[in-house]
This record gives sequence, C-alpha cells and structure tokens, in this order.
Amino acid sequence: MTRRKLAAGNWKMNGLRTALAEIEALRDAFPDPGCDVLICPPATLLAQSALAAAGSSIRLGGQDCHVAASGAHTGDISAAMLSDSGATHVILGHSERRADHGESSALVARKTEAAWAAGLTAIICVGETEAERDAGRTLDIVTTQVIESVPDGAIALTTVVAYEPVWAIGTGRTPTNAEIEEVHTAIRGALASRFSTDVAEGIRILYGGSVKPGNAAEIFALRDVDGGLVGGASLKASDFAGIIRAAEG
Ligand SMILES: O=C(CO)COP(=O)(O)O
Repeated sequence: MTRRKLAAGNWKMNGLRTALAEIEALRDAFPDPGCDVLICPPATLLAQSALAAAGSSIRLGGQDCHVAASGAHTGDISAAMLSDSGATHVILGHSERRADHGESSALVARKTEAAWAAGLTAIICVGETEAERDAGRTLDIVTTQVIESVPDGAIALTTVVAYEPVWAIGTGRTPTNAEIEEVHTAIRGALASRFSTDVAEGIRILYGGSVKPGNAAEIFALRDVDGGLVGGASLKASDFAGIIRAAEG
C-alpha cells in the first residue's frame, strides 16, 4: 500500500497576522505539491489563513478542540468552530497539551470523536519522555497511548498518528533511524491488532521532533514513516519548503 506523505506544520503559540505571508509564500511555491501539505496556525489566524491558502492545495488544521460541539466552556474552541474557520484537520493530544493541561489519552479519544463528528481528520500525538526511554519503556508507553487515544471505529481517511518523542521536541535531538523505525512499526502493529491490517496499513504515521530541512529526507525514507509533524522549522516558509520537498521524495 502506498501512503501519500504528509508534511504538517504545527505553529504552536506563534504567529501574528504578519505570519500569513509564510502561507502565501508556500501557496506560491507549491501550486501542485507531490505530498499533502498542512499548516496548523494558532486558532486566531485560522480564518485568515484559509483566505491566504484559498485555491491552493494547502490544508489547515487546529491545534486542539473541546469534546463538546458548543456550550458554556469559556476560552475553548469546538471542532465545528475549527471546521467553520476553514480547518480540515486538528492536532490532538500533543505532549505540550498532555503536560500543560493534564490531558489523558481517554480525553484525547473523546476529542478525536468530536473531531470526526465535525468532519475533521484527527492527528493524534503520542510519545515517550526521556525518563521513559531511559527506562526501556518506550514501546510500552507509546503503544498504550495509541490504543487508549484512538477511539473505536477509526478509519484511515480521518486518522493520523504522530510519534513525537517528548525529549526530541525543540531540542535538536532525534532518535536514531533504527529507533524511529522500531516505534513506527510498533505503532502500526498496535493499530493492526486493535482494528485490522487494512486500517493500520492506511493510517499515516508521522514523525515529529526536531525535523529540519537537513534531516527530513532521511527520516521520511524510513519504513512506516509517512511524513512529519514539524514545529520550529514550519514557521518560516523557506525552511518548511525544504521539508515539503523531502516529503515529495
Ligand atoms: O512538537 C512538534 C510538532 O508538533 C515538534 O516541534 P519541533 O519541530 O520544534 O521539535
């Protein structure tokens, strides 16, 4: 099965209106990209990003959503609101949200169901801490997060998993190629036993954590790696362009 690669940028809490120029630059540089391209700007910029990306194949995503479709939840944003602002995807269970907001895998699963109900594709993040890796618990931690965070009924079209080792995020450090392959293969195996081989073979598994233009091609060529979820290097179109080209292969 050939899975089309996905180059996804997570801007996190970065970007004022001036950052829209980065989306315009990507739109102009990649009129017909040979991979899927996704930018997840802060929610404040989603609607304007959708205008900037209009007519291009750049897709937009949110960085979180609430489990409810609407209601008395001050400061929160629903999946329907993301969709209404032009998003087709949403990142869920990022380690920064698991750490900063105490999000459990059970909550991530409920958010994923909310995302699906609004027609969004969920990018479900998992990853071990450095202490967990040092203790030899990486595969156990990551596969448990996958099993608990991906709800029943997952289909490949609307489910993406992102493996992001916590210790590799924003540090310039990455696992070895063999370590990345080992985890991605384990994730696909966990998806196969939970769902079916067909579903597992269709779900894209992204690697995230210090992906740069200089290491992207090597990482994206690894077995079971279907693209990247990129933080810092997605903020500048000139950097992200190199990563998109790596995903185009
Ligand atoms: O957390 C990440 C993407 O979601 C990765 O961040 P960096 O690419 O900055 O390491």
